[in-house]
Amino acid sequence: MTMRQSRFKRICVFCGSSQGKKRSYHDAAIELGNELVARSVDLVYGGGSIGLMGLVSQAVYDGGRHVIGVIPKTLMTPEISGETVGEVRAVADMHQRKAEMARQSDAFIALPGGYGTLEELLEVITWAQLGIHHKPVGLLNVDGYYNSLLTFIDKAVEEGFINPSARRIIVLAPTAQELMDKLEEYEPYHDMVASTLNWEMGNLQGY
Ligand SMILES: CC(C)=CCNc1ncnc2c1ncn2[C@@H]1O[C@H](COP(=O)(O)O)[C@@H](O)[C@H]1O
Repeated sequence: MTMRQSRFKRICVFCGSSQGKKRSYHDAAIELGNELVARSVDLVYGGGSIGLMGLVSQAVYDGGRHVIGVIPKTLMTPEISGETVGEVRAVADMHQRKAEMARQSDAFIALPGGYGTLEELLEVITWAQLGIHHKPVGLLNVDGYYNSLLTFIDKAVEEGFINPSARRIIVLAPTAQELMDKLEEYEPYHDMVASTLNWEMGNLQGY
């Protein structure tokens, strides 16, 4: 494995608590984990061992990097989420979890997933748009899984609901290596309406 130096210390990965039906989703989760290891990047994720979440966290852990699983106390049972490898941070609820995952990370990546993944992805995009954070947001479009979401977002731009300059908040690539290369070069979105001074991540913890 080639070692590449990264500007990121820790990256938060959002992904399915299921594995999905295609082998390519499974492989992409492991590839992303290996890519983080190759760049000496630690992982922040939602905790547990189920679905793609389990695959990416195990790959990062096996590669010798630090893994932080941020998990609400109610989901913290082996029956629901399985075991978390690495460090477990227990939080009170889903809101605190998202704020804590965001606070701990230098960038975000979404792999294929369902409602939970979409919600987490759209929230960090919205926060970037508002200037709450300036951290890059990457979308790993494995086998075109997110094509219909991207078509919808283009429609929203066309219809005047998303500013064309905010469209570039999403950094898109089909493989982990290409995505990481693009994230390394990402320049933060500047067209923000509020200053980060007013939006400390810490203040969001209890909202
Ligand atoms: C009761 C139930 C379905 C439990 C599943 N167990 C879970 N354990 C840990 N994190 C989860 C779980 N379900 C959803 N999440 C959160 O939502 C995302 C995955 O949701 P989804 O599978 O895409 O929608 C993850 O990034 C994670 O942060």
